[in-house]
Amino acid sequence: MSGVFEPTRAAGLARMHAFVPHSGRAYAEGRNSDLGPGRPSAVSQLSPWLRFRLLSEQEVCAAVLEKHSLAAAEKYVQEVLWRTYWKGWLEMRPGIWTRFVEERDVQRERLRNVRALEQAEQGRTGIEGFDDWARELVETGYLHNHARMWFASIWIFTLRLPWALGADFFLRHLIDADAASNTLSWRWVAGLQTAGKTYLATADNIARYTGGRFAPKGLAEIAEPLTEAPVPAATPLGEAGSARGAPALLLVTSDDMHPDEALLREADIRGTCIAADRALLWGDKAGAFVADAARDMAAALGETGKAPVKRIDALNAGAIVQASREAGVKRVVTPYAPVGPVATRLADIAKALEGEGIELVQVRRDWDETFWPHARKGFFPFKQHMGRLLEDMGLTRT
Ligand SMILES: Cc1cc2nc3c(=O)[nH]c(=O)nc-3n(C[C@H](O)[C@H](O)[C@H](O)COP(=O)(O)OP(=O)(O)OC[C@H]3O[C@@H](n4cnc5c(N)ncnc54)[C@H](O)[C@@H]3O)c2cc1C
Repeated sequence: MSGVFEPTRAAGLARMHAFVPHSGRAYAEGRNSDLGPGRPSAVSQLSPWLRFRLLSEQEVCAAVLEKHSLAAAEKYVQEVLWRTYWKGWLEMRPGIWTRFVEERDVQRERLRNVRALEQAEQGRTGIEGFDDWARELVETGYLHNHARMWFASIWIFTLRLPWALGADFFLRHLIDADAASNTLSWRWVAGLQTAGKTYLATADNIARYTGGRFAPKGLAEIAEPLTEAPVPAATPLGEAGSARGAPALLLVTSDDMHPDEALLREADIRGTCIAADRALLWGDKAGAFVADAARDMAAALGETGKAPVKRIDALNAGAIVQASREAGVKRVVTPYAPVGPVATRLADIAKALEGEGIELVQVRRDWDETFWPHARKGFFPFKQHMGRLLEDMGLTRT
């Protein structure tokens, strides 16, 4: 797969279809290797489209399972489900996101103007591989999963920098920057997510899976888990709303840019408002991806001519009230926003809309309703449900 991320659903679909034939054995055997940017790779590089839901986990798994049995494509489906798992896990422990944001802010202040941090971010530590990945990330907005693991491990255990600042560096540069996948993966490397279990990057492993490109010297030889206050128990998932009901404005946010067919079928949509708010993303590359995707989507929806389509750059109550008035509705329906900046903003907007007599309804996808409740503990128990749930959804062949 090539490393260029064209921010349209059509480009995501084309990449998905091109990848499907390789999602079985080729993926399972080759997925850990990272031969470098622009070099052949066994991974799909679908993450930017999945992150903003220009493609859904369900349709990617369906396309893969249409071609392969679950046994043949288990590795790939399982990786897609890691994303679903992290989303569900954080949804039931929103305080872990807040904890990250607070920790990041404290550490930012503490390490202001610290050279070691600057050198790490600029790829000037002298550590082979690490410096290359830092620059690759900034230049391309993407890193292979194994490179993300090595990088995070070296950041935490060799350079001894705060994990929350590493997670922040990733958020500011990855196109696929995601509150759940990024925060929880960094926590996992640090030994916070699975208590006591860390990820230690070694020169041998790096040399093996980079085709001998890098064999860094002086890496930490032990990875003592970091510690923190106990993680709160999972809280039940909040109630999601229904698309059915009075005529509504459809609000599209960067967390789900291609609303589910079921939502579109069930809601009585009188107008669409697409919000591409850069302030709710962390980096320029993600911001540009979303802005272009919003333009593409507005053009596509405009062509169908079913209801007026409007694009806004700032997701705020004033803009939504105005768009609701223009559509002549007292109800706004939007795909559910998982824990992160969009969800926080929507919570504030909902309160302001209430004052105007406008209801804001967030609708969860079947996929999330099906899988998220099983993300209460570790990935292993979550995975045990995978075959049955995929079968219940009609995605596996019998
Ligand atoms: C420290 C660290 C930070 C990360 N930050 C992010 C992030 O901000 N956003 C993000 O989408 N992923 C993140 N990941 C997960 C993973 O690295 C990327 O999803 C993956 O590399 C994307 O490349 P791909 O599409 O080619 O993956 P493929 O291997 O082709 O996998 C297909 C899809 O499955 C999902 N996926 C695969 N592996 C994982 C995983 N380990 N965790 C969660 N989802 C996964 C992604 O949506 C991916 O597009 C992070 C991993 C680590 C170790």
